[in-house]
Amino acid sequence: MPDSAPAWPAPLAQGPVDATVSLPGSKSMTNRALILAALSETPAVVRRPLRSRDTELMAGALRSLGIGVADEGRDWSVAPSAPTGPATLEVGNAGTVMRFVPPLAATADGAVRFDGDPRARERPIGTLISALRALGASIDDGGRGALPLIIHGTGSLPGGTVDLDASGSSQFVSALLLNGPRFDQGVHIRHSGPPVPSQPHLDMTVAMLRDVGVRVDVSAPGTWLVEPETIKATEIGVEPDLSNAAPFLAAALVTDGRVTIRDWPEHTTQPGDALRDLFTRMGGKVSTGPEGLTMAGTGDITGITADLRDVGELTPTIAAVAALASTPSRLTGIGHLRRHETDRIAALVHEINRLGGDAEELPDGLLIRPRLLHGDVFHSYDDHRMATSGAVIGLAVPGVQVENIATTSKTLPDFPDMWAEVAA
Ligand SMILES: O=C(O)C1=C[C@@H](OP(=O)(O)O)[C@@H](O)[C@H](O)C1
Ligand SMILES: C=C(OP(=O)(O)O)C(=O)O
Repeated sequence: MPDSAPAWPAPLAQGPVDATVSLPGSKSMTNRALILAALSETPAVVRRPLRSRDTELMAGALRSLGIGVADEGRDWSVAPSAPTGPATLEVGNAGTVMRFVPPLAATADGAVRFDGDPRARERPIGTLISALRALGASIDDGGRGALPLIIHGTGSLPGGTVDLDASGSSQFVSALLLNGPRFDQGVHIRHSGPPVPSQPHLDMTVAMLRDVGVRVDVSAPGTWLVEPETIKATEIGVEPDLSNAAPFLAAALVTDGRVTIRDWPEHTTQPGDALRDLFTRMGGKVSTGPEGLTMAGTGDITGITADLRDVGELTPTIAAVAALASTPSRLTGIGHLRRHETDRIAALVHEINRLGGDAEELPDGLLIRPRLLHGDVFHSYDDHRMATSGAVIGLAVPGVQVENIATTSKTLPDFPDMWAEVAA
């Protein structure tokens, strides 16, 4: 959303930060949990969900299809029922909503219209539209292969085998898998093309399906098979959002301080778990204890050469730390980030250079060389992770102001207050 508020003066750390942080739930897990609860035969409670723009949009979309999503304290209780139209759904700029809900709408009785933010109309969805058509859906997209679109459901979807190229987004595969148990013949997805990004997110989809009793066969590379199944979920738990841990852990590195994230899961499919290794390679020191996972600075930030294809959503924070490092960084494997909330590669290069840095675009990533930064406005491009990256740099560089800090409400509405506490 355009933001006319004055730019947010990013707090400058007065010394090494020393903080312990409790993070709200994972966006990716919350929105998967809501879909699975909606498909369940039994009412289900989603425990410790994230409450943010993306997850409220998911809850709203389900309600518009006639599925009950109600507050139960801080949890969400879901009263499933067969999805019905006519309905008009608003996806905002949530990839999980614009990709995970259309396959559900394809099983609805009635017409369901989808639209979202201007940027949502530019984000890839054509692969999913074609896949759903191949599985039996009737979709009117005006020939654009993009939002807005109308799905004309008849109450069921044949399903079956579908060939696609999911190199543009792992969410195409997750969307079909999550809803596959509801298709008459389930779904058998065969990917061909460049590698699918975000493998941990695919693992998350498979693990959460298995947790509610769905059989998923991933034994052949590049294929996924889900049988038609009756889901009987009663409770689905959500872990803290480890991707949103990234800026807080980065705060320890860039101020030579220490930050502890409470309740870091021992085992997880979240891509944010890779931060332990990535930030260690950049000079951090990780330890775990009863309070959680702690990252400490060690006096030097080193650059990193890394293929981030699997953990693309961590890129903006890693780039922010890299811009403050003493040696160069090369981040690759992330061409698909050009179609995220914004073209993240172009945006990062532009904003780092605006602060006096030395960053350069590659076709599938970026190079960042050490250079002293100075304060200026850091634009967020309506991208929550650009905004938090500006805050990371601002912790170490005087005079950084982040434009549209409010865009962090996509996945972390309390970010400005939480950040001020860490910086204090
Ligand atoms: O399934 C998910 O929850 C997500 C998958 C990834 O999408 P892409 O594979 O499109 O990068 C990730 O970047 C996004 O933030 C969340
Ligand atoms: C790419 C992201 O989000 P989305 O779910 O909208 O794709 C992200 O959160 O970094």
